[in-house]
Amino acid sequence: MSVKIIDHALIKHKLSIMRDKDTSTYLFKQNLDEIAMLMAYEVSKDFPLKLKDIETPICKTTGFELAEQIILVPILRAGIGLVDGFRMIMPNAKIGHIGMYRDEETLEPQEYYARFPKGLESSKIIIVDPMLATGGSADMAIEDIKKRGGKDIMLVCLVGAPEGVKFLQEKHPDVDITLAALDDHLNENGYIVPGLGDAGDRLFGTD
Ligand SMILES: O=P(O)(O)OC[C@H]1O[C@H](OP(=O)(O)OP(=O)(O)O)[C@H](O)[C@@H]1O
Ligand SMILES: O=c1cc[nH]c(=O)[nH]1
Ligand SMILES: [Mg+2]
Repeated sequence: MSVKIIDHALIKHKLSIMRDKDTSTYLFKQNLDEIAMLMAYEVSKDFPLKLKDIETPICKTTGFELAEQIILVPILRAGIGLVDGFRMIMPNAKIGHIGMYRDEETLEPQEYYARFPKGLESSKIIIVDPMLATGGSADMAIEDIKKRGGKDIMLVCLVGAPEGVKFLQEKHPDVDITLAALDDHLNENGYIVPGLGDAGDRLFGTD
Protein backbone atom coordinates (compact mmCIF):
# COMPACT_ATOMS: atom_id res chain seq x y z
CA MET A 1 0.00 0.00 0.00
CA SER A 2 1.22 3.50 -0.70
CA VAL A 3 0.34 6.81 0.89
CA LYS A 4 0.99 9.73 -1.38
CA ILE A 5 0.72 13.40 -0.48
CA ILE A 6 0.52 15.45 -3.65
CA ASP A 7 3.13 18.20 -3.63
CA HIS A 8 1.71 20.93 -5.87
CA ALA A 9 1.77 24.71 -5.46
CA LEU A 10 -1.77 25.22 -6.82
CA ILE A 11 -3.22 22.60 -4.49
CA LYS A 12 -1.50 24.19 -1.47
CA HIS A 13 -2.81 27.61 -2.50
CA LYS A 14 -6.38 26.44 -3.06
CA LEU A 15 -6.48 24.24 0.05
CA SER A 16 -5.40 27.22 2.17
CA ILE A 17 -8.40 29.16 0.83
CA MET A 18 -10.64 26.24 1.84
CA ARG A 19 -9.12 26.06 5.32
CA ASP A 20 -9.83 29.76 5.99
CA LYS A 21 -12.92 29.94 8.22
CA ASP A 22 -14.08 33.11 6.43
CA THR A 23 -14.21 31.47 2.99
CA SER A 24 -17.80 31.39 1.67
CA THR A 25 -19.68 28.22 0.77
CA TYR A 26 -19.45 29.24 -2.89
CA LEU A 27 -15.66 29.68 -2.86
CA PHE A 28 -15.22 26.54 -0.76
CA LYS A 29 -16.91 24.49 -3.51
CA GLN A 30 -15.12 26.37 -6.29
CA ASN A 31 -11.71 25.55 -4.82
CA LEU A 32 -12.77 21.98 -4.07
CA ASP A 33 -13.75 21.54 -7.75
CA GLU A 34 -10.37 22.83 -8.87
CA ILE A 35 -8.40 20.68 -6.42
CA ALA A 36 -10.48 17.64 -7.40
CA MET A 37 -9.48 18.12 -11.03
CA LEU A 38 -5.81 18.40 -10.11
CA MET A 39 -6.01 15.32 -7.87
CA ALA A 40 -7.86 13.33 -10.54
CA TYR A 41 -5.11 14.20 -13.02
CA GLU A 42 -2.44 13.09 -10.57
CA VAL A 43 -3.99 9.78 -9.46
CA SER A 44 -4.81 8.69 -13.00
CA LYS A 45 -1.44 9.23 -14.58
CA ASP A 46 -0.47 5.53 -14.55
CA PHE A 47 -3.88 4.03 -15.31
CA PRO A 48 -3.55 1.13 -17.76
CA LEU A 49 -4.12 1.89 -21.44
CA LYS A 50 -4.95 -0.25 -24.42
CA LEU A 51 -4.08 0.44 -28.02
CA LYS A 52 -6.76 1.78 -30.34
CA ASP A 53 -6.74 2.16 -34.10
CA ILE A 54 -7.63 5.72 -35.09
CA GLU A 55 -7.52 7.83 -38.19
CA THR A 56 -6.24 11.40 -38.04
CA PRO A 57 -7.03 13.84 -40.88
CA ILE A 58 -3.63 12.79 -42.24
CA CYS A 59 -3.35 9.01 -41.85
CA LYS A 60 -4.22 5.87 -39.90
CA THR A 61 -2.32 5.46 -36.65
CA THR A 62 -2.49 3.80 -33.27
CA GLY A 63 -3.74 5.74 -30.26
CA PHE A 64 -4.74 4.83 -26.73
CA GLU A 65 -7.79 4.48 -24.57
CA LEU A 66 -8.20 3.73 -20.90
CA ALA A 67 -8.27 -0.04 -20.44
CA GLU A 68 -10.52 -0.17 -17.39
CA GLN A 69 -13.90 1.17 -16.37
CA ILE A 70 -13.57 3.72 -13.57
CA ILE A 71 -16.14 3.80 -10.79
CA LEU A 72 -16.05 6.87 -8.60
CA VAL A 73 -17.55 6.42 -5.13
CA PRO A 74 -18.19 9.55 -3.06
CA ILE A 75 -18.89 9.02 0.64
CA LEU A 76 -21.98 11.18 1.22
CA ARG A 77 -22.41 13.89 2.01
CA ALA A 78 -19.10 15.68 1.75
CA GLY A 79 -17.67 13.28 -0.85
CA ILE A 80 -20.20 14.64 -3.36
CA GLY A 81 -18.10 17.78 -3.44
CA LEU A 82 -15.27 15.96 -5.23
CA VAL A 83 -17.41 14.37 -7.94
CA ASP A 84 -17.74 17.32 -10.35
CA GLY A 85 -13.99 17.90 -10.55
CA PHE A 86 -13.24 14.22 -11.14
CA ARG A 87 -15.95 13.92 -13.81
CA MET A 88 -14.60 16.92 -15.68
CA ILE A 89 -11.54 14.91 -16.61
CA MET A 90 -12.93 11.37 -16.28
CA PRO A 91 -16.21 11.82 -18.17
CA ASN A 92 -16.73 8.08 -18.66
CA ALA A 93 -16.54 7.28 -14.95
CA LYS A 94 -19.61 5.64 -13.45
CA ILE A 95 -20.69 6.78 -10.00
CA GLY A 96 -21.53 4.70 -6.93
CA HIS A 97 -22.78 6.27 -3.69
CA ILE A 98 -22.27 5.37 -0.06
CA GLY A 99 -24.10 7.43 2.54
CA MET A 100 -22.43 7.65 5.92
CA TYR A 101 -22.34 9.92 8.94
CA ARG A 102 -20.22 9.76 12.08
CA ASP A 103 -22.02 9.38 15.37
CA GLU A 104 -20.97 12.56 17.18
CA GLU A 105 -20.45 10.76 20.50
CA THR A 106 -18.72 7.55 19.49
CA LEU A 107 -17.27 8.74 16.13
CA GLU A 108 -18.44 5.39 14.72
CA PRO A 109 -19.67 5.64 11.11
CA GLN A 110 -23.29 4.74 10.36
CA GLU A 111 -24.06 3.65 6.81
CA TYR A 112 -27.47 4.83 5.57
CA TYR A 113 -27.31 4.39 1.80
CA ALA A 114 -25.44 2.38 -0.82
CA ARG A 115 -25.97 2.07 -4.55
CA PHE A 116 -23.41 0.96 -7.11
CA PRO A 117 -23.16 0.47 -10.83
CA LYS A 118 -22.61 -3.09 -12.09
CA GLY A 119 -19.07 -4.33 -12.66
CA LEU A 120 -17.37 -3.46 -9.36
CA GLU A 121 -15.26 -6.63 -9.60
CA SER A 122 -13.59 -5.59 -12.88
CA SER A 123 -13.43 -1.80 -12.40
CA LYS A 124 -10.94 0.64 -10.98
CA ILE A 125 -12.71 2.07 -7.95
CA ILE A 126 -11.85 5.52 -6.60
CA ILE A 127 -13.43 6.34 -3.23
CA VAL A 128 -13.50 10.10 -2.63
CA ASP A 129 -14.09 12.04 0.58
CA PRO A 130 -12.57 15.37 1.59
CA MET A 131 -11.75 14.21 5.13
CA LEU A 132 -9.91 11.15 6.49
CA ALA A 133 -10.07 11.54 10.28
CA THR A 134 -10.23 8.33 12.37
CA GLY A 135 -10.52 6.36 9.13
CA GLY A 136 -13.74 4.69 10.31
CA SER A 137 -15.89 5.94 7.42
CA ALA A 138 -13.35 5.03 4.75
CA ASP A 139 -12.84 1.62 6.36
CA MET A 140 -16.57 0.90 6.30
CA ALA A 141 -16.82 2.06 2.68
CA ILE A 142 -13.88 -0.14 1.64
CA GLU A 143 -15.33 -3.14 3.50
CA ASP A 144 -18.70 -2.66 1.80
CA ILE A 145 -17.13 -2.39 -1.67
CA LYS A 146 -14.93 -5.45 -1.07
CA LYS A 147 -17.98 -7.46 0.07
CA ARG A 148 -19.69 -6.56 -3.21
CA GLY A 149 -16.70 -7.83 -5.20
CA GLY A 150 -14.55 -4.70 -5.63
CA LYS A 151 -10.83 -5.48 -5.75
CA ASP A 152 -8.95 -2.59 -7.31
CA ILE A 153 -9.67 0.23 -4.84
CA MET A 154 -7.96 3.53 -4.17
CA LEU A 155 -8.90 6.25 -1.69
CA VAL A 156 -8.54 9.96 -2.49
CA CYS A 157 -9.02 12.51 0.31
CA LEU A 158 -8.18 16.16 0.63
CA VAL A 159 -7.00 16.26 4.23
CA GLY A 160 -5.88 13.27 6.27
CA ALA A 161 -4.94 12.74 9.91
CA PRO A 162 -2.02 10.45 10.79
CA GLU A 163 -4.35 8.38 13.00
CA GLY A 164 -6.69 7.53 10.12
CA VAL A 165 -3.89 6.86 7.66
CA LYS A 166 -2.21 4.42 10.07
CA PHE A 167 -5.51 2.63 10.78
CA LEU A 168 -6.24 2.14 7.08
CA GLN A 169 -2.68 1.09 6.25
CA GLU A 170 -2.98 -1.71 8.80
CA LYS A 171 -6.53 -2.72 7.86
CA HIS A 172 -6.35 -2.38 4.06
CA PRO A 173 -2.74 -2.69 2.88
CA ASP A 174 -4.04 -3.24 -0.67
CA VAL A 175 -5.69 0.21 -0.90
CA ASP A 176 -3.52 3.14 -2.01
CA ILE A 177 -4.26 6.48 -0.36
CA THR A 178 -3.70 9.87 -1.97
CA LEU A 179 -4.03 13.11 0.02
CA ALA A 180 -3.61 16.79 -0.71
CA ALA A 181 -2.31 17.29 2.84
CA LEU A 182 -1.41 15.20 5.88
CA ASP A 183 -2.32 17.28 8.93
CA ASP A 184 -1.09 17.13 12.50
CA HIS A 185 -3.56 15.22 14.65
CA LEU A 186 -7.19 14.71 15.70
CA ASN A 187 -8.65 16.78 18.51
CA GLU A 188 -10.80 15.41 21.34
CA ASN A 189 -13.91 15.71 19.14
CA GLY A 190 -12.37 13.75 16.29
CA TYR A 191 -11.76 16.82 14.10
CA ILE A 192 -8.58 17.17 12.08
CA VAL A 193 -6.13 19.82 13.33
CA PRO A 194 -5.60 22.27 11.69
CA GLY A 195 -8.07 20.81 9.15
CA LEU A 196 -10.85 22.86 7.62
CA GLY A 197 -13.71 22.15 10.02
CA ASP A 198 -16.71 20.03 9.05
CA ALA A 199 -16.38 19.56 5.30
CA GLY A 200 -20.06 18.67 4.76
CA ASP A 201 -21.30 21.70 6.69
CA ARG A 202 -18.93 24.06 4.88
CA LEU A 203 -19.84 22.60 1.50
CA PHE A 204 -23.61 22.71 1.97
CA GLY A 205 -23.98 25.64 4.36
CA THR A 206 -25.38 23.57 7.24
CA ASP A 207 -24.23 23.75 10.85
O1 LIG B 1 -12.48 9.30 9.25
P1 LIG B 1 -13.75 9.52 10.04
O2 LIG B 1 -13.47 9.70 11.50
O3 LIG B 1 -14.78 8.47 9.77
O4 LIG B 1 -14.33 10.93 9.59
C1 LIG B 1 -14.41 11.32 8.27
C2 LIG B 1 -15.83 11.45 7.82
O5 LIG B 1 -16.47 12.55 8.48
C3 LIG B 1 -17.07 13.40 7.51
O6 LIG B 1 -18.37 13.03 7.23
P2 LIG B 1 -19.56 13.29 8.27
O7 LIG B 1 -19.71 12.13 9.20
O8 LIG B 1 -19.38 14.63 8.91
O9 LIG B 1 -20.84 13.27 7.34
P3 LIG B 1 -21.29 14.36 6.27
O10 LIG B 1 -20.43 14.17 5.07
O11 LIG B 1 -22.71 14.04 6.02
O12 LIG B 1 -21.10 15.73 6.88
C4 LIG B 1 -16.17 13.21 6.32
O13 LIG B 1 -16.73 13.67 5.13
C5 LIG B 1 -15.87 11.74 6.35
O14 LIG B 1 -16.85 10.95 5.69
O1 LIG C 1 -12.07 17.42 10.65
C1 LIG C 1 -13.01 16.71 10.26
C2 LIG C 1 -13.16 15.37 10.67
C3 LIG C 1 -14.21 14.64 10.19
N1 LIG C 1 -15.07 15.22 9.32
C4 LIG C 1 -14.93 16.51 8.92
O2 LIG C 1 -15.74 17.00 8.12
N2 LIG C 1 -13.91 17.22 9.40
MG1 LIG D 1 -19.96 16.34 8.27
